[in-house]
Amino acid sequence: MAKVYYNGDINEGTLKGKKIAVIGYGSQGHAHALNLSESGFDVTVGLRKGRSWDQAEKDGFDVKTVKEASDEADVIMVLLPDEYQPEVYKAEIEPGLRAGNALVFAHGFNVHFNQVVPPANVDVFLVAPKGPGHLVRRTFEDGAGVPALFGVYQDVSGNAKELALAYAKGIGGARAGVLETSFKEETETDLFGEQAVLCGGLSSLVKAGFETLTEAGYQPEVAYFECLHELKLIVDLMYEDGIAGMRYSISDTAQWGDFVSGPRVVDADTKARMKDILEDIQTGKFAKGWILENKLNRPEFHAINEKEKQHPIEQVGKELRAMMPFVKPKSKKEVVASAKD
Ligand SMILES: NC(=O)C1=CN([C@@H]2O[C@H](COP(=O)(O)OP(=O)(O)OC[C@H]3O[C@@H](n4cnc5c(N)ncnc54)[C@H](OP(=O)(O)O)[C@@H]3O)[C@@H](O)[C@H]2O)C=CC1
Ligand SMILES: CC[C@](O)(C(C)=O)C(=O)O
Repeated sequence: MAKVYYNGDINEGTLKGKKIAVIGYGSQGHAHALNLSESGFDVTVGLRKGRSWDQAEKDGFDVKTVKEASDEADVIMVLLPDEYQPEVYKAEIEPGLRAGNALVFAHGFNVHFNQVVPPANVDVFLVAPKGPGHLVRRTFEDGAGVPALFGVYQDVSGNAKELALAYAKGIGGARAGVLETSFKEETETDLFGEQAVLCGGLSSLVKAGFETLTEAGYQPEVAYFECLHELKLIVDLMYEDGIAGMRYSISDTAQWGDFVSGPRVVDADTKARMKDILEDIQTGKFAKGWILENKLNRPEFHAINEKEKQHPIEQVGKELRAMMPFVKPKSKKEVVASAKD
């Protein structure tokens, strides 16, 4: 089994006392800055003027421009949206890099696909939480954490691995487990997971289930509860006790249906298409398309996004969730300063 690092395995000494600039204060940025700061690290936030800047100041941070914060820092964590990183890096981070600095990412995309080419005299590593930033913060506050990967791309100081582990511990990752990876592995598996399973695969599965029921004449409210709301309850059981643990809690009728019908939905053809998706990621075809889409100001992204928001599952979901005060979009309430809003 791969080595998994927990709090007791990690000495934060190498990172303590260093100046850390967290660049960006969105989903990941606010979580890293707050968790590191509460773990006793010296954090400055680097931003442009705007909503994130106001929020970070409200949260008590010393906020500077990206250039000022990174010029002064020893460790620079880049938590801007991937698509804006190359431009901001070139203009505001790269010119001030000093030998022995550490340049850090939470996703390997730009380094792996050569959109950011760091100089040879700095450490380069990634610390990638395996979960949304708002949960990195929420679990940390609850005394828990989200697992994280770390990977070293360049080790100039001889301390890159220790720094990465200390950073991962500082954001709470080592409460759940920290694993070593490479930029290639993190980038390719992360893109695959979000496209084929976690975001793309799942939202398509939920919509297809909802549409199948409503098109057959069933009430949209029933279809929503069945295909979306209950999904969280089932996934919670898997999260806590694996697929077998989930099957312990469901009825034997549901378990038999799982065995005989699940493979009719996700079959060998689905897996073949998953392999195609992985191949597009590995060859750089997906990255090329996404980079080009951004260069064109995202015409397809915006068109699809607008259409998706109009799906009937969103309307019925909004009405039903309004009646459940315990179901709140905490991520929107806690941190509003995000380019995604
Ligand atoms: N979202 C997640 O949970 C995960 C993200 N990651 C990685 O973390 C990184 C950050 O992603 P994420 O947290 O989703 O990003 P968000 O979109 O949530 O946040 C982006 C932040 O960057 C700021 N920003 C955007 N453009 C600029 C600019 N030109 N100059 C200065 N600040 C700017 C925004 O501020 P403003 O308010 O001014 O727009 C905002 O604070 C990415 O590499 C991503 O792949 C990794 C794991 C999970
Ligand atoms: C699943 C999406 C993710 O990869 C994540 C939260 O880990 C992302 O990049 O946002």
